[in-house]
Amino acid sequence: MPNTAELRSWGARGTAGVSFAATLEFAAVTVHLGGRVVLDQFSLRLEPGEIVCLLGESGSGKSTALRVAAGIQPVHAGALLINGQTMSAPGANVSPDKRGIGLMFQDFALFPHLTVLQNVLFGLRRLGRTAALSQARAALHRVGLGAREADYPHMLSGGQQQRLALARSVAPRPAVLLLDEPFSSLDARLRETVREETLAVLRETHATSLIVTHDPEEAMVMGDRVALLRHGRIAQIGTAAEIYRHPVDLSAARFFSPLSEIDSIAVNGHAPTPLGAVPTPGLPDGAAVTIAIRPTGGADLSTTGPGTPGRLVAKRDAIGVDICEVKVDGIEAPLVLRQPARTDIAVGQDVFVKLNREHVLVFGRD
Ligand SMILES: Nc1ncnc2c1ncn2[C@@H]1O[C@H](COP(=O)(O)OP(=O)(O)OP(=O)(O)O)[C@@H](O)[C@H]1O
Repeated sequence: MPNTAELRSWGARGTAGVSFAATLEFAAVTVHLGGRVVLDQFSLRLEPGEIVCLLGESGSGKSTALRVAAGIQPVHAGALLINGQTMSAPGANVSPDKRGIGLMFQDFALFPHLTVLQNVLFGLRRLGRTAALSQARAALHRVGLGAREADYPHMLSGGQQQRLALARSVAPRPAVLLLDEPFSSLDARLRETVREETLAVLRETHATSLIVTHDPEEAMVMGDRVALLRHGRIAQIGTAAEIYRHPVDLSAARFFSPLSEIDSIAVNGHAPTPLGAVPTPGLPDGAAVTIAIRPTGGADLSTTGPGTPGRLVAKRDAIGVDICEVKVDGIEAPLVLRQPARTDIAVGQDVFVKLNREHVLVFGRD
């Protein structure tokens, strides 16, 4: 929970229409677009103050879900509720400005002809001038733009524009904040810093936040929970660690990292592979299985063994770690393994691969 001083510095919640942190619930929401089912009985409930990241392939329905929550996409079945109140249902739609939500889009949607301060004041029109000014300035100060209030958006860097967009969306203290790919227009280095700052602001304001992203790392860093969307439905939901360690199927596993995959058949509770037998709990004898090895943690390399012999066929330096490709007899594609950087292993050299069985993923195949 944010402390009282933090809450005070953010001003009163509710200038966007709601007076406390809210639940946000999609209840079996279905949306058709262009003759296709884009959301298919989509259900998801966010608790007050929770940050959930919606992750999924392009076209899986992430932005549509956000648009439903925002009230700019009607639903064809099911309902969208905020704090238990129906906001969207077939034939019924509470308008976006009456929902107590804040929005932040990837292009930041700043008003180019308004100053930094006027951009933030825009969302505070319902407050008196004095209260609005103090709330806008507090938000700008919080994101480090206190000295830039008279500038125009084009005078700000990309990171500063993102911070301004954040200040504008949180200044009215919305109960629910909807963020659509909020960092995608920033370069990789800046993205990491801005992401941390944004997360801190979301925590302080205690807004219930739904963040759309297609970047698994971003989802894992930001979300209290991550929901993996596929064909308009949730394929899996859980903490980042749960989804990473126990993906529901091979395609969920592939989403979070590249994998080295080995096909096998379960026999007596184990699947034989060139790297040794892997336990196949719960899978019947004769079941076709895929053993998936993540680059990080799935296997270790050494020059002396123990392990299965292989040959290092490629090595790339990735700042502090090596990305090694190892050819092992009986496995078609080279294994891709991230290892601590070391100089004693060179391309062309014989090595040994030792599986970390507890980190290896096992999936049945149809
Ligand atoms: N107005 C529309 N008319 C017809 N089809 C649409 C419309 N808007 C979206 N779609 C389709 O709905 C599907 C889901 O779109 P949506 O934008 O929600 O996906 P997304 O997961 O956010 O994808 P991305 O990561 O590419 O933004 C896509 O196949 C898209 O082509």
